[in-house]
Amino acid sequence: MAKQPEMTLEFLFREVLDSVPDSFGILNSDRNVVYCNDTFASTFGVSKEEAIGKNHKELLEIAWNSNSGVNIEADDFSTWFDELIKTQQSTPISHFESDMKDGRWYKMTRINLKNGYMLAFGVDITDLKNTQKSLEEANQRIEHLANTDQLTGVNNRRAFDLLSVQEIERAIRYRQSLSLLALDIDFFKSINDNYGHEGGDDVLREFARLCGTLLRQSDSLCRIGGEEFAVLLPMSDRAAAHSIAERIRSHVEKHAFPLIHLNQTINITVSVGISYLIDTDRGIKELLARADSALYQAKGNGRNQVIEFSPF
Ligand SMILES: Nc1nc2c(ncn2[C@@H]2O[C@H](COP(=O)(O)OP(=O)(O)OP(=O)(O)O)[C@@H](O)[C@H]2O)c(=O)[nH]1
Repeated sequence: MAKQPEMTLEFLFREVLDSVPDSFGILNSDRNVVYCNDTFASTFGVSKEEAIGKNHKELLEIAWNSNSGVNIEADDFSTWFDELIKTQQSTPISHFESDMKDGRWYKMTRINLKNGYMLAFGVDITDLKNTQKSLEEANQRIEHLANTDQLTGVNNRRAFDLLSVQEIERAIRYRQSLSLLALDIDFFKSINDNYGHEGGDDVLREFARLCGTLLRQSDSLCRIGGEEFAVLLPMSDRAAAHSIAERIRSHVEKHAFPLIHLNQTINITVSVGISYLIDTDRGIKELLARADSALYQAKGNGRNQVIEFSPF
């Protein structure tokens, strides 16, 4: 009959530590591993037998070179390791999260014991981290949906309100110019009347897409009403705003807008009102009111034109 191992406390502790999914290691004052379980060893990409007796720096260097075990985000290993040692010597206990190349995550605790020994143990928090990541991604998707116009895919009114607060604050703080365009497709009601609501939707989608191709990354195109759009133009003065508005107006005029379900194209025009931030402005309301007033003037003057707000 096989001899049963003696149930000493040490034997039991080893059994327990070898069977838990968490990481457990003890290092001596020279930072050599005197005991560790398989999980601890795997965080350096080696077996328990290979890890015992090896120096902490050596193990980390194996992980760094072999692209396995703990993820070490550093350009230079030695500089990174020197910093690590400094922190470990100055704080008797520390907690940190550590991710592995294979996707595992550990919540690590390092404690300096008596006689220079060091205990390192890590609780597997991979599931928690994955759940956290999924929640963050879901939140980002919700945030994106809440700020996006479903028909055209551009920023909606809510996003416009949020972006305008940010842009106005930034323009005031850094003394930069900020312009606003209010765009309204001309005779849009007759597009709906002649080609159906579906045709009108096709035009709105194509209009947003076309405008997007004519703007810079830092400009924000927003659908703020049925057929009314606004463009926030950060760091754009009067001359820049005029040039962008005219670019949009002339491209729209020349563009053939496809009506998908009718298999035909139509031509449309757009009227544009321009305003820009002035010292007395307190928020987007004043800026938008002036751009709208200029837009109203453009409509009154015969449409298909760009007008800058003027109080006279
Ligand atoms: N297809 C479609 N039509 C919309 C949408 N939102 C608003 N509209 C229509 O847009 C039209 C806007 O018409 P009006 O405000 O009278 O203006 P207009 O015909 O464009 O004339 P002007 O602006 O004066 O050139 C209305 O008929 C709305 O029903 C939408 O999401 N899809």
